[in-house]
This record gives sequence, structure tokens and C-alpha cells, in this order.
Amino acid sequence: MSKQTYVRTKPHLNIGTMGHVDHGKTTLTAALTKVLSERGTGAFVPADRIDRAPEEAARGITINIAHVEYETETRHYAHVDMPGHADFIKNMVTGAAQLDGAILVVSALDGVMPQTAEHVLLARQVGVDHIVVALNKADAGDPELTDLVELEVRELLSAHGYPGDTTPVVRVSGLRALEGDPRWTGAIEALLDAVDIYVPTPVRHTRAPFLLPVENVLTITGRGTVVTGAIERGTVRVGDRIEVPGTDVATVVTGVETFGKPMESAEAGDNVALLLRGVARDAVRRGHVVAAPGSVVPRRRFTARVYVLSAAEGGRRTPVSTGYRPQFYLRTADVVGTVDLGATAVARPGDTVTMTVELGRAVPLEPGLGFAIREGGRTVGAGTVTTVLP
Ligand SMILES: Nc1nc2c(ncn2[C@@H]2O[C@H](COP(=O)(O)OP(=O)(O)OP(=O)(O)O)[C@@H](O)[C@H]2O)c(=O)[nH]1
Ligand SMILES: [Mg+2]
Repeated sequence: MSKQTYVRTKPHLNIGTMGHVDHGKTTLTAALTKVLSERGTGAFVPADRIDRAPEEAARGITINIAHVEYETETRHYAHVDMPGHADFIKNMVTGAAQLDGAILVVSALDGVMPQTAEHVLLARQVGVDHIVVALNKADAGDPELTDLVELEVRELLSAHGYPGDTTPVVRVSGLRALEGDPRWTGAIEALLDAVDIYVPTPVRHTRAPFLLPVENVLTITGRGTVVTGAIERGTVRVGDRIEVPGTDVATVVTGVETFGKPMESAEAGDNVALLLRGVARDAVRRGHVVAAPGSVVPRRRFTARVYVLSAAEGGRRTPVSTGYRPQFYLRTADVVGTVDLGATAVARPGDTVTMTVELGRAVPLEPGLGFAIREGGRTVGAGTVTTVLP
């Protein structure tokens, strides 16, 4: 086994494509890899390979195939193209995507559609601070209509607290760029430049104790159990001791990889696969965290500020009251919880309220941790932990 080691020469960022179904997210992702493969800083990944299910890629200790990686002159990117609307919601609300920036794909032919708006709202809630717009299918759109679509997108962004007037909007054609048409490969270059310039290099908490929310667990015959996910904080290297709070797992990391390449040391922001010594496959699950020993104590109760989505935002039509038991999505965990609204007693759609929550099982909690509240497959609220209770 002589795999090439990952050498960190540039800052690493996590970005992704979002937008309404069929607006061309996957085609654009493929086009980005094609243009960069021609520059020699990435491998071309055709659209049908991006859309493939993660399980099919469980060779080596490789991570979710919905991620592709590429480099520009100044950065290394992991790019996640979420295969469908439901996956997008799941990845965004669970924090699995952990995007530093997003490319909002809007078809110049169709303009802003319901999921365009929903994704912008969700991006805002989960703390994606920087959006670059790709007005896709510009090859087929009438330029004057495309101008109107651009205005519409800028208004949408402004309405959700993004700087709509100054957000880069680049007219692209993923399809024509894939065919190698120089006008449109040039547009993809312009989009990449916009991302490089507009999305700032995030500050990573590399000095904090190591924490990895587990996104996926795989078994590699003959090697053991592997957990994958994006490192939230700290660093990790082969030989480090770790534990999985709330379980009996306390062991040593015996392998660290990113995109199939072994790493010397991984840090906050990296998408990694960790091989854990002597851990049974069913001992660790999505929703657990892997942490530096003694650094995290799982808890069940907290107070939070919560925004209850309005019906227009896809939320509930009726108020919630004390005793309400929805699902809470905290990092990659999905846990039932009981709401206590105290003296307020009810919260109407569109309200921001303080609540106390008691979760069905303990998870690592801390002030400032964001979460989503879901019920019957839709997002009904978004909040932030204010106090962790004993
Ligand atoms: N004319 C034109 N068609 C495009 C372009 N990009 C994508 N398409 C077509 O639009 C359709 C949808 O493209 P996808 O890339 O699968 O769209 P998507 O947003 O990933 O779709 P979901 O993942 O299902 O939400 C396909 O038929 C593409 O060939 C483009 O730049 N120009
Ligand atoms: Mg797609």
C-alpha cells in the first residue's frame, strides 16, 4: 500500500452547491472539476459519479463520495454536492456539511424557485456567511430575462440578511463548459475566482481539544472501524488517544486520511476518515462525537433561544406549547426532546422564544451550539443553546 500522502500547502475550505432541483448543481460541480483538471490541480469527476451513493465508495478508508476535492492557486477545497433536496436539508441542519461558503445555483431560465429560497434561509440559519451565485444555463437564457433573474436573486439574498447588492453573481453554463466551449470554461474560471476572493479563509479552532461529530461509520475488512466527518475543532494524528463520550469507547487513532490520502496531522475544517483501534462496528454511530479524552461531557438539558419558522418559510401553521416533543438536530445527532416554554406558554410561527429542552438522551452540548428542530420531515425551528443545565 503506497498511497500518496496529503501535503497541506494551502488553506482548506469546505464549500458546496445548493439550489432548486434540476437547476444544474451536479453538472456545475462536474464542470468545476473539469476546468481544474485542465489546470492540473484536480481530477475530473463526471456528473454520474458525483450522484452515486456513498456506500458504493466504501473502499479504502475513503469519505462520502458526494464530496469532490480540488485546488485553485490559493486554496484546497472540499466541495459537497448534495444529491437532492432532502439530503441538502439533512446535511445542512445536522451540520454535516459545515460549509465555509456556498455556491447558490439558480437556473437563468427558471429564476428563483421555492427551494432556492428555502436553501438561502437554511444557509443563513446554520451560519453560512458567504454565498456566491452561479446563474446557470446562461447558454440557453435570454440575456434580458437573465438580468431580471439576477435582480430577483439579489433581492432574495438581501431579504435574508446577505449583502445582495455586492454578492458576486456569475453567469455560467455547466453543460457547455463540460463540452469544452472556451466561452463557458472561462465563465467557470470567473466563478472560481469569485469564490477564492469572496469567501474568506475561516479562522479554525485548532488549539481547542479535538472534536469530530461522526457522520458515518464504516468497517474495513482486516483493518477495523472507521469514522468519518468534518473536524469541528482541534487537531488529530496517528497515535492520539480519543474517546466517544457516552459510550465505553476509549482507544487510539491508528489511521488518518482525507480523500483517500493518509495525513500526518488533520485539523479543524478537514474532512477526514479515522481508523480506530479495536472498536466494534456497532459501538459508534452517526450522532456520536469522537473527542480528546475528558474534554466533553454529554448532557440532556439546556436552555435556548429558538426561532419558530413561519408557515411561509415552510414551518408550522399552529403554535407550539409546553410538552411539545419534536426532533432536535444537534451536530450530526438526531434526538427527540421535550420543550418547556415556562411562563411564555406558547410560541407562534414567526416568534423567537426562550425555551428549556430535555433531550431523550445525552449529547455534547455547549453555549452557542446551533441546532434545528424538525417534525414530520420538515424544519420548524432553528435555535442556539444559551445555557447547559446539569
Ligand atoms: N442548457 C443547459 N442545461 C443544463 C445546464 N446545466 C445543467 N443542465 C441540465 O439540467 C438538468 C439538471 O441538471 P443537474 O446537474 O442534474 O441538476 P441538479 O441541480 O444537480 O439536480 P438535482 O440534484 O436533482 O437537484 C440536466 O438535464 C442538465 O443537462 C446548463 O448550463 N445549460
Ligand atoms: Mg444533482
